Amino acid sequence: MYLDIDNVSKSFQRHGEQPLTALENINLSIEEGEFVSLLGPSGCGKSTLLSMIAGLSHPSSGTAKLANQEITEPGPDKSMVFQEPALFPWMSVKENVTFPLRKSMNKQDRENAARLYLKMVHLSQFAGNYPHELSGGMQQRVAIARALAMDSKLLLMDEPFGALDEQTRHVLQEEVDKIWLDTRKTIVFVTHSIREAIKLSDRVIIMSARPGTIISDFNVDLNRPRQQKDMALLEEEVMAMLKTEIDNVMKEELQHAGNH
Ligand SMILES: Nc1ncnc2c1ncn2[C@@H]1O[C@H](COP(=O)(O)OP(=O)(O)OP(=O)(O)O)[C@@H](O)[C@H]1O
Repeated sequence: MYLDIDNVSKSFQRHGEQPLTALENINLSIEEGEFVSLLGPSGCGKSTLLSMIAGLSHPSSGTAKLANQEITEPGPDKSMVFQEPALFPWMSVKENVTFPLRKSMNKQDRENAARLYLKMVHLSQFAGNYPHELSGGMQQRVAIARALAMDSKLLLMDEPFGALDEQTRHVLQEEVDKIWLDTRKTIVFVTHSIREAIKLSDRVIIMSARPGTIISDFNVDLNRPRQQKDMALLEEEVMAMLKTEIDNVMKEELQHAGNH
């Protein structure tokens, strides 16, 4: 397997309180070229798991391997898109895209990469603009182009459209769908949205409320681009599965509030 998460658990130490177990015994294998979503209630550990795959944090036990190598740090073999685009405000759109490539590519190749990927996200005409001159959706497209330009096989996306309005979200989902069909990168995509997970991914991994475990791993066998009418039944099934988990989170939060 390309990505192998083997019996991974993660606990965080907390001042004056019991350690918090965010993830427990996670086993997950992902093949090269798959588009996989991590879906689950707030706080179930989706971002924690993604940041371990990115090499930004480490398991408390178990191992995470990419192409048979243990993941120990971030690197050019994996690129990441966060909820916020995190662009450099003093750099133009093109400079933001070429900046991470400055050590690995010569100027001409960087320019070519920026041209190619800005075209892919439909921002060719804004290459010379600055982030504050773009809408939130356009800024997030720049962040996607920057991640794609690194040309890593693995693309990690942590709720990349979470801060966008419904319409923009819809447009960017369609772009990501096309980009994946064009590039066949391996994508691990964190989302709260059942619809987004079903629309975009080959496989949806459903996680339980804290401590996060995997409660379901299923394939989405629908033709792309996916139509709402075909997705409706699956959405209902997933909603039913998640309802118990969301109820558990609510109960725990109410109990916690009652104890304080
Ligand atoms: N660095 C940290 N230190 C302490 N606790 C942390 C840290 N990072 C995450 N946690 C805790 O681990 C749990 C899982 O957090 P995580 O952000 O992975 O959840 P999530 O499923 O991505 O949530 P959301 O969907 O709301 O973003 C939470 O209870 C969170 O408070």
